[in-house]
Amino acid sequence: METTQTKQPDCNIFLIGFMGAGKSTIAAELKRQLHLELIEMDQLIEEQQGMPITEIFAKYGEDHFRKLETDMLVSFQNKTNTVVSCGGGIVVRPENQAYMKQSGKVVLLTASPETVYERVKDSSNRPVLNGHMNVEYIAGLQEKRRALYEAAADIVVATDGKTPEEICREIADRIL
Ligand SMILES: Nc1ncnc2c1ncn2[C@@H]1O[C@H](COP(=O)(O)OP(=O)(O)O)[C@@H](O)[C@H]1O
Ligand SMILES: O=C(O)C1=C[C@@H](OP(=O)(O)O)[C@@H](O)[C@H](O)C1
Ligand SMILES: [Mg+2]
Repeated sequence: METTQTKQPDCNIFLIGFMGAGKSTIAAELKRQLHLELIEMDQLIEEQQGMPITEIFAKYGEDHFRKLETDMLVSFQNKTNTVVSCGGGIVVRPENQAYMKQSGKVVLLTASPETVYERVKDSSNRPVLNGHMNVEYIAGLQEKRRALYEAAADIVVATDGKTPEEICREIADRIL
């Protein structure tokens, strides 16, 4: 049966977390359940730059991509009732934390390295994992980023073994 939440957050929701944590999936579900505007940062950057993320990384490098992400976050400062699916590396630049917190609640989605691997192993549009598509590399990079993710988060939601509907309900229960 359709379960549609009627309450809306009075500010924005930023979904952060490692690749494959489910940010894009959960953002689309939150849009549906809470009637929010949806922004998929990776897709918007691809549209604005006219090329896929892999090509932005290959042509201009990761630092350039990180600058595009920060510029985009700054441009969101006047948004309301919007769910933003961030790229998995949004926490790499320290200033991004403040930009998210100024205009919304930051929700960290987590998943084990094994779950991440299962979810992203067939993906060809995640340049950070090109040539490193294995559980050990994923676990190592998660560990390197862990403190950054945790510092940025208002709430943390584990996603292993949960359906997108369950995860959305948990987010709504905890932030609305
Ligand atoms: N809770 C979940 N349970 C099962 N599969 C999921 C879940 N969340 C996401 N997925 C799947 O994992 C893959 C990666 O999800 P995605 O939303 O793109 O992650 P992210 O945006 O965090 O990188 C997709 O194929 C998606 O369908
Ligand atoms: O973790 C990262 O550094 C990245 C995650 C990707 O987003 P997803 O987390 O949606 O895959 C995308 O922004 C880019 O490939 C870099
Ligand atoms: Mg995504």
